[in-house]
Amino acid sequence: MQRFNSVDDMIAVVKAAKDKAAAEKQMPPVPMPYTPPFLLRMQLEFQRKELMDELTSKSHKKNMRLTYIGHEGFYSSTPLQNLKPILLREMQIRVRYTGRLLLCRTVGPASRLVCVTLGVEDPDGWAQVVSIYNFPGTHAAFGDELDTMFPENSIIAIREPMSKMALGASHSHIRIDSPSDIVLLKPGDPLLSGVRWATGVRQHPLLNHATVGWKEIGDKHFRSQQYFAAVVAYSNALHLNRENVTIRLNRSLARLRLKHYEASLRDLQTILSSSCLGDGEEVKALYRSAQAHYGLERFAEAKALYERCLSLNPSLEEAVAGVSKCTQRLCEQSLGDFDWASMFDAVSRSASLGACEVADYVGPIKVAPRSSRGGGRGVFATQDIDAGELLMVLKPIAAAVDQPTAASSFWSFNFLTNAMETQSRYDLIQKLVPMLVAEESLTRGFFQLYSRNNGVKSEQVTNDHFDVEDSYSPPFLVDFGHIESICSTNWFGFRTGTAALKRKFGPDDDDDGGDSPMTEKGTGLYLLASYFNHSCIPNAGHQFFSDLMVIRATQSIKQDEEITISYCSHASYASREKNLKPWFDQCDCQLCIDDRLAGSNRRSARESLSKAVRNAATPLPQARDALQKMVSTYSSQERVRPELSTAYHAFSHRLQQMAHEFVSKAAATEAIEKEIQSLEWLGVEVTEKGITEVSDHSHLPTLPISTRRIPNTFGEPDMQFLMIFGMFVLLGCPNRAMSWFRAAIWMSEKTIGGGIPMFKRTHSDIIRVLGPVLAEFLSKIESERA
Ligand SMILES: C[S@@+](CC[C@H](N)C(=O)[O-])C[C@H]1O[C@@H](n2cnc3c(N)ncnc32)[C@H](O)[C@@H]1O
Repeated sequence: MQRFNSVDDMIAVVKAAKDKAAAEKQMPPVPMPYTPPFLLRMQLEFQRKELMDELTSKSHKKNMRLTYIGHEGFYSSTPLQNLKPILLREMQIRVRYTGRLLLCRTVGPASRLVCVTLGVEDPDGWAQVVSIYNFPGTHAAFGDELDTMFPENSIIAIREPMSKMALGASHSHIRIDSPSDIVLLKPGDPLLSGVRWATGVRQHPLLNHATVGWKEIGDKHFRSQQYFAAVVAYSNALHLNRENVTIRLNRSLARLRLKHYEASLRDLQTILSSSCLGDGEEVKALYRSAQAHYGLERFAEAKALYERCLSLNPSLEEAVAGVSKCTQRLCEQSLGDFDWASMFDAVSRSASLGACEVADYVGPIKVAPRSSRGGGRGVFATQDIDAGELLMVLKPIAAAVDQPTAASSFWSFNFLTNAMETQSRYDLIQKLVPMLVAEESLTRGFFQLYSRNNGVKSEQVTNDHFDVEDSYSPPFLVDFGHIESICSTNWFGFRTGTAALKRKFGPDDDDDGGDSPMTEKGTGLYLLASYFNHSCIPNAGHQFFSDLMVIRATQSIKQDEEITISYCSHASYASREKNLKPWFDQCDCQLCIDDRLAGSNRRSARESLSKAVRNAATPLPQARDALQKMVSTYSSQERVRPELSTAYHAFSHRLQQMAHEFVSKAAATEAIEKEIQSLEWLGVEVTEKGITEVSDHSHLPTLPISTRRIPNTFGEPDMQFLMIFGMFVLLGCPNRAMSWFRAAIWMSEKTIGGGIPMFKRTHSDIIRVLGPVLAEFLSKIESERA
């Protein structure tokens, strides 16, 4: 990782790095120089101190940091038993030693900024730096966590090593990108038989402490919430004494905290199968098993286990609470019965991930093959679906949030998407690694996802040195580039806090979460949601309660019809094409087909006319003229015209301001007409376009629009409904105003759910701005419903 003062600096460095990598590839191999282990140890001790000082310093200078996603990495796919040993002095810099295995022992302390840096010596006493990227549990580890994970004199084997010049440094290093390319060897491993170390015999660090010593180290990490290091220490203790129930119980708890539920259950099943459990140990193991099943969304099993705990200890209050939580989750899971307003409140109270404690829900949908579109799968309706119906509620398998501080910001250049990504994207990938090592079913689900760069590679090569008791050995050989590629194709962005759910007047500032200092941008990876293909005019829409993803139908959908969502909601073809690049080169939805048919001349004319209309400096008559010209850039068949809709809305907005400022009925009337047209270009079927007041509102249809479609992809129709409402209030037409107000409430119920209590929460800013006028209409509807 390097540090910078500006984004321009970073872009220059990315370019230089690309050039350097290309140049390095052309350079000839050179012999590896001899480095004595003691010299390397001194350098590493100094480096660790420097890094620790930096990580803990309160320097006021803003640091910008840059790292990379998806640059050319390597992983070995050869089974360990087929690899022949090699020594450092036999190696040349810039040569990949395929079919070979480097056995070495660590010298000096480990340190980490982006990767873990280790010093190693080989049996002949030659030393070399090793940079380990993407290793489970190391992403946020430093100091004594690293000492637990890579204690001095650890013996490691590196599959098919290659030494190269370190970027921005003058020394060579062996860079490891895949967690399965490094194997931490236990005492007695057959690979160590007959090995003699030129620098002398030293005790294997796993034997430096007895079982009790490792347990104490594990407990210390646990207390400091360093759960991964705790698991490593407990695993070492268990290696020395597999029968120790207390330590296995401790490890199961640390694994629960890491959300490694399957790994935790493995421990708990071992404990529960033991015939000699001490006082309270059975209840503890049952209680934790219930928690693990709960985490795995197996609520019926969890409930039965909580009940078993109660049969052994009726006063266990946590188990009583567990039973009631399971009952609630089962309702959510099977019926899609969620308390949306409470979920909104939970998200507004806490910025943390997982603020909504609810079950996942899968509605009437299934994943099925499709003849095209990436991996060729898509999501389909299993029955006829109404607009607004809930299709899915899903928690991420991993999520992260950006954490810019006053002192530093972090960026990651993604070679796969050719874009500068934020910290949460990089962190998400790093957080996934330990999950993929620990959780088998999650791993299986993850590797079935499509990646734009590599397609679907669901068959993984088994790791022949895998040990289920071990904390970092993955069960398969890991192509880390593939992990990065799956993530880059499937991740979703979200915002913590309630900003994304709340409606407010005026344009949404994309760089700022808006209403709460707790708002952060985040990234999540969701299994089922990754199968939805994109359409610019989709029939479903997604939103987030922080990292909880919710998908609803936005149109009536027929059984077996494909269900699509929108990956980006830009109005113009050019910006949609640009923003959809990470997924595909050409979108095959009807809107894009129509836009392509229109041709580039019409599209660019449309874009510049739209700019003119939206520019507040364009005089009204010219803006009106530009609107008319825009219409003529379309042929007759396009029903949805997002750019035209945006332009009509912008024009109407100016008229609304005039209407307020000059109390102009003419402006208000035209504003309503233009806003209605804007809605129609979004695909809204407006069934009641009348402008004059009706004395008897029973003659008005309940809603002025058809309920077959909720076109919430572009713009914010509910806000447009409220704007029309406002104009009718100004014109003194309360019955018409009421009908548009009902449309706004209907829209909120169909897109977010939760009835009027939720409408009040999501529209609190508007209710405040419009004050008593809106409150009067709202209370009328409330009393009707009471
Ligand atoms: C998140 S995946 C969607 C599921 C994927 N089809 C599968 O089988 O797993 C995204 C990929 O699907 C394909 N895709 C989705 N929507 C598409 C569209 N509108 N036009 C073309 N390809 C699309 C692209 O290959 C894209 O990279």
